[in-house]
Amino acid sequence: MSEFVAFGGTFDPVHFGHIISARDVAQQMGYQQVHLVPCGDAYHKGGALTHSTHRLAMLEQALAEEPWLLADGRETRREGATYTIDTLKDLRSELGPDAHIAWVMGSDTADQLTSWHNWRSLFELANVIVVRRAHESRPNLSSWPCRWMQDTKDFKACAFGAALELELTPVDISSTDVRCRLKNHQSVADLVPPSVLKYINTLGLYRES
Ligand SMILES: Nc1ncnc2c1ncn2[C@@H]1O[C@H](COP(=O)(O)OP(=O)(O)OP(=O)(O)O)[C@@H](O)[C@H]1O
Ligand SMILES: O=C(O)c1ccc[n+]([C@@H]2O[C@H](COP(=O)([O-])O)[C@@H](O)[C@H]2O)c1
Repeated sequence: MSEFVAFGGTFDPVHFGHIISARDVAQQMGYQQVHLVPCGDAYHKGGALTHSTHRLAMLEQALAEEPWLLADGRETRREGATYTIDTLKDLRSELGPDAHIAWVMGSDTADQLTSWHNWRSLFELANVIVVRRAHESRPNLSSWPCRWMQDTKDFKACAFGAALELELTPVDISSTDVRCRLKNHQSVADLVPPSVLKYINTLGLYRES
């Protein structure tokens, strides 16, 4: 069965929390590859601060040496608001009805899923993996029209319609924190890979309000 695993985000900018979590998902689930997919127009955040060209370039630099992780620019090439459902429709027609497709999201994102465009239909196209950092409380996801699975092997046998929760070691970093530190001329060397820091410094990103 072919598989496609995507971790979507704004990645403004990508940080070690994203990278370590995506690595953890690949390892815990036994996936060959996890695609990190930056959204084009982050309509749900009133737009991203940084153009998708730069968010994708930073992701490419960050993942250059990561064997399991791939920067995937498919959403940055679409016009208009980025709706995940459109990405999943494209993926399903590309990969066929039997492929295992999984969309990965943090608990905070999962908590907002019912506000997404055409959210119920996501489960007719894909599975969802909710990654919960050990200290986070469990969001109430009882309205999701899916089958909750415990077993990794059973989950990976589903083309769509299933959900699974994974507990990860917390890495307490957010892009908001990274941006805030940069604006205040504080170090972010422990929060983002050196290649991302170099990109930020070269372009002077996030320095202005
Ligand atoms: N430290 C982290 N550990 C694990 N998952 C994370 C972490 N930070 C964000 N995520 C998850 O990564 C995905 C993309 O998040 P996003 O790009 O919005 O990053 P963010 O750090 O939350 O950004 P911001 O602070 O701007 O909201 C979301 O599903 C989110 O839950
Ligand atoms: O499809 C939607 O309506 C939708 C609404 C909000 C968020 N998303 C997606 O959720 C992912 C995480 O978003 P964020 O805000 O944590 O960067 C990212 O891939 C977004 O495109 C998608």
